[in-house]
Amino acid sequence: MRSSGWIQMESEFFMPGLVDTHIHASQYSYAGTALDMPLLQWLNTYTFPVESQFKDLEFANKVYSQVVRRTLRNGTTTACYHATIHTDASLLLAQITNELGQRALVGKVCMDRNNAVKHYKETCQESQEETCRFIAELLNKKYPRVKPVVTPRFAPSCTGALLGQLGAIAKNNNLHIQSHVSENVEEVKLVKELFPESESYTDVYHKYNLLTDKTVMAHGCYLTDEELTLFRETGASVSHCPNSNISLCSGILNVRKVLKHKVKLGLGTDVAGGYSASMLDAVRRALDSSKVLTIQDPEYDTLTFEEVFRLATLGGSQALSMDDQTGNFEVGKDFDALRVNVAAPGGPIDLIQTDEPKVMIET
Ligand SMILES: O=c1[nH]c(=O)c2nc[nH]c2[nH]1
Repeated sequence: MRSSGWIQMESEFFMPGLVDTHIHASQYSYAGTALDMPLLQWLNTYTFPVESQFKDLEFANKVYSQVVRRTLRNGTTTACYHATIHTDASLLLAQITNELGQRALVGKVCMDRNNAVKHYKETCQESQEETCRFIAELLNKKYPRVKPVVTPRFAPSCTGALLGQLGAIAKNNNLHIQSHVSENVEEVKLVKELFPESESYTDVYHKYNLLTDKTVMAHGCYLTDEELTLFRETGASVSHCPNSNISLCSGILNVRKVLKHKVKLGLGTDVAGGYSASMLDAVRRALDSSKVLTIQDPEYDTLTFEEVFRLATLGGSQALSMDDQTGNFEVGKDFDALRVNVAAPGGPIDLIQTDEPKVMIET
C-alpha cells in the first residue's frame, strides 16, 4: 500500500495534520514567560501555583478554549494534553477539544507528593478515585476523537502506591498513559533518592506497569541504553520536546540514539516549558538541537528536514499508538489534513520562481 505525505496542487497542497505528543494545556496562560529557572525550581515557583487555579472552571474555560483554538490554528490536528489535578476542569478540556474538532488524549494530572505548594496535591485515595471518575465520565460522553489518558505527573510527584494504582487502572481499562522521564540531571538524581530499590528512572515506571505500547513519556534526555531497551521491549514511546529542553536548560535529546534503539518517537511543544504552541516551531527546534549535537561532535549525523517532518506527523501518531487512524494519507485512515496555500495574500512566504514543492511519498 502507498501512503503519501503531500498532495500537490498549484500553490496549495494538503499535508497530514501535525501531532503534538506532549502539551500542558493548563500552562498556556504563561507560555513565553518564566523561563529563568531549571525544571524543579520552575515547577515549584511558576507551574504549581498557576495549575492550582484551575479549580476555577471559568478560568479553566478561558485558558482551555484559547489553547485548543491556538493549536488548531497552528495546524495541530492531534494533541496529547496534560490538564491539572482537577477532574471537572479536565472534563471541560475534553469537551472543548471535542467541540472544536481536535483529536485528543486528555489527562487529569495525578500527584500525591508536593512539598513546595502543599495545597496543589491529592491524597493517594483521592487521586485514584478522581482518576476513575474522570475516565468513566469522559468515556460516557462517547466523543469520537477524544479519549482519556492516565497521567501520573512524574515519579517525583507520586508515591509508589499511587503509581501502582494508576498502572492497574490503565491496564483494566486498556488506556493510554503519559508522563515525564529523565528530563533534567537534578530530577534523575531525585528519582534515585526517592526510589532507591529501582534500577533506573525508567525501571520505576516499569515496576508499576506504566510502560506499555500505549505509553508516551516526555523528554528522555538522559535515558541509558538499558532504559531505551526497556522502552523498545515494552513498546513505550518518547516525546521529544526540544523547545522546552533548551528553554529550561534541561539537556539535548540524542534522537539518533533513540531511533537506533527502535523506540517510537514523536515531537511535542511541551507548553509552557516550551514557549511556543506551534509544532512548526518544534520542527525547527528539533533541527537546531540536532545541529548543536553536530557542532559538539562533527561525526553526529544531523537530522534531515524530512526526518523531522515525519516525527511531527506519522512519528507522532505512532508514538501515541494512533497510527491506524492518523499520521499520513494511507487509505483507510481518517483525513486529518492541513490545506496550505503558500501564495496566500499577506502570507509569510515569498515565492521565488524557481521554488519547487517537494513531494514526499512513503511506501
Ligand atoms: O517540562 C515539564 N513540565 C511539567 O509540567 C512537568 N511536570 C513534571 N515534569 C515536568 N516537565
